[in-house]
Order: sequence, then C-alpha cells, then structure tokens
Amino acid sequence: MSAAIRITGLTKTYAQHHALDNVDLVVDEGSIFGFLGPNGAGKTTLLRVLTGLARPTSGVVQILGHNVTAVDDSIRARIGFLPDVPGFYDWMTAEEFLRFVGRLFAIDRRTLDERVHMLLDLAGLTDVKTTIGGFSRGMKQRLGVAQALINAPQLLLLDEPTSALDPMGRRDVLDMLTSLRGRTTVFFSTHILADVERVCDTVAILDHGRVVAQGPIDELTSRYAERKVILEVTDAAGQLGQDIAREPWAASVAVGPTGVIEITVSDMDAARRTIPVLVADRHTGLCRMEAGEMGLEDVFVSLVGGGTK
Ligand SMILES: Nc1ncnc2c1ncn2[C@@H]1O[C@H](COP(=O)(O)OP(=O)(O)OP(=O)(O)O)[C@@H](O)[C@H]1O
Repeated sequence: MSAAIRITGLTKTYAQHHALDNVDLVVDEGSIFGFLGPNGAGKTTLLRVLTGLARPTSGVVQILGHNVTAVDDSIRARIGFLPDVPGFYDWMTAEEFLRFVGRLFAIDRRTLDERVHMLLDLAGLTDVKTTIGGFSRGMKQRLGVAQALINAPQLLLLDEPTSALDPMGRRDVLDMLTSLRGRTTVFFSTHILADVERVCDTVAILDHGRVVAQGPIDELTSRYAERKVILEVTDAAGQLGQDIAREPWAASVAVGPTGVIEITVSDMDAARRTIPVLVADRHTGLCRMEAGEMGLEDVFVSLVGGGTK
C-alpha cells in the first residue's frame, strides 16, 4: 500500500521550543487516520507544515509522493483542508459558498453542479435555504467538511473537526468522514479519544511534539496490553489507591465502588515489584492481581499521562 503522507525526522522549532520533535509518520492511502494529542502537543503545527503554511525546521515531509516544500498547484488541487477555525461568508447560502469555493479551483460548470448537489446531500444541507450567518456550529462544520471536498481531493486534512461540537454534531461530522472510507485518505487531529475509536483505523499519539505511538488501533491496544493492572484487596482499597497513585510508574489509578483498583502503569516491572509491598504495608489481604484489558484510552493515559491521577 502506498503512503498518502510520509514524514521522516520532522522538527519544527519556534525560538528555542520544539513544537515538533523528530516526528516519523506514515499514513497509508485510503485510511482514516486519527492524530491524537493533548493541548499543545503540536497537532496544529503538524497540519500547518502539511498544508505548507509553516516550513519544517528540518526533516522530510512528503504528501502524495511529493516533498511539501516543492508542492505546486497541481498537488494542492488534490488536497482538501479544514482548519480548526474555518472562515465563511455569512451572507451566502451553503450552495453559494460551495460554488464560490469550487470556482476558486476552476472546476467546470457541469462538474461543479454535480459536486455541489452531492456535497449538500452529504452534509445534510440540501433543504437549508437560510444564509450561513444563521447556521448552528454543527451545520457550519458540516459545510466546512463539504467545502474541503469540493475539489474531490485524494487526501483530506482536518484540524480538530469535532472539538467545538455537541455529541450530535460530532456524530454527524464523523459520519461524513466515515462515508469517505476507501475513497479519500482522511487525516484529522483531535484530543477526543472516543472520536478516534469510532472512525479511525489507524492512530498516532503525539505528546510534547513527539510521536509516542502509532499503528492500527487494535495493534496498539494489544501492544500495550501489559500496561494495566487490576487489583482487588479485602479492605482499605481507597488508601491503597492513594499509595499507588504516588508511585512514579502509576499513570492513573481508579478505585471502583466495589473496591477493585484499576491501575494504568508506565513500567509493569516496577509495578509488579512494588504493588505487593504496598499491599503488605497496608496490612490488607490480596484477593486478585492481574493484567487488565486495554482500550485506546488506557494506552493514551499510560503514554501521555492525562491528569487522571
Ligand atoms: N507561531 C508560534 N510561535 C511560537 N510557539 C508556537 C507557535 N505555534 C505553536 N507554538 C507552540 O508549539 C506548541 C504546539 O502548539 P500546537 O498549536 O501545534 O499544539 P496543538 O496540539 O494543536 O494544541 P491545541 O490542541 O491546544 O490546539 C505549543 O507549545 C505552542 O505554544
């Protein structure tokens, strides 16, 4: 399978600060790829580099087989982009706006008629005749995705397309992205884990400008399966949970109502050696200590932290 995006050793530095630090990334053609990271991880910076709005400090970035620093209009015409805060002309209708964007791409009249019709349908805006100024956030975001598709791009880049939306709005935008599977490569940044789990086949996790993990979601969850411990004790689960949370290898600790403790760990070896000692120090009985099943959230928390301690 060929790569729609291939990034090797990408670093982007602002003053002394590495917004991106030696990033390697491969996005296969036809995939829906989620680029996941907490605030400030470098997601927008990467999308700015991919779209040519920022230049790499060092490294090689290829889009559709071409180096981004040498991308010309013929390559740009094969890429669609939705920025984190898209701009619209509030006095236009959705149809007028799509026609306006289409004319910027010099799309011929007949093709444009067909595309506008199809994209209004995809965005659920066919029967909406009001101007964009009166649109809800969700409607605007669906229109934003539609405008990014007006040139029938091979590669669609989106910066946090769902972050400002309510659950219904998120679902509608994610459904739009899902409908592109296999036809268009979709690469989007987000900090919402559930969105990635719902639509993506592949994910990269970014933290402080570095890619800390990437791969198919099921591969990641099994690769990091050794990162979760389920612990059951006879009593004092709350205090034991607090003791464990103070350990440097404990990424997150959750004590359930039945006293079962779920721990996401960054170092399983250290956890295995220390947990029995902490249990003994509390003079409590150990009923169960076993590896737990990992979801994407557990992988994310064990790699990035996440403030859940
Ligand atoms: N133009 C700039 N000048 C200086 N520093 C910048 C600039 N753009 C980004 N940064 C810094 O680079 C880091 C990464 O920022 P970026 O906006 O790419 O993160 P992000 O993952 O998109 O975050 P968020 O989810 O909050 O949008 C941050 O520490 C940010 O302050």
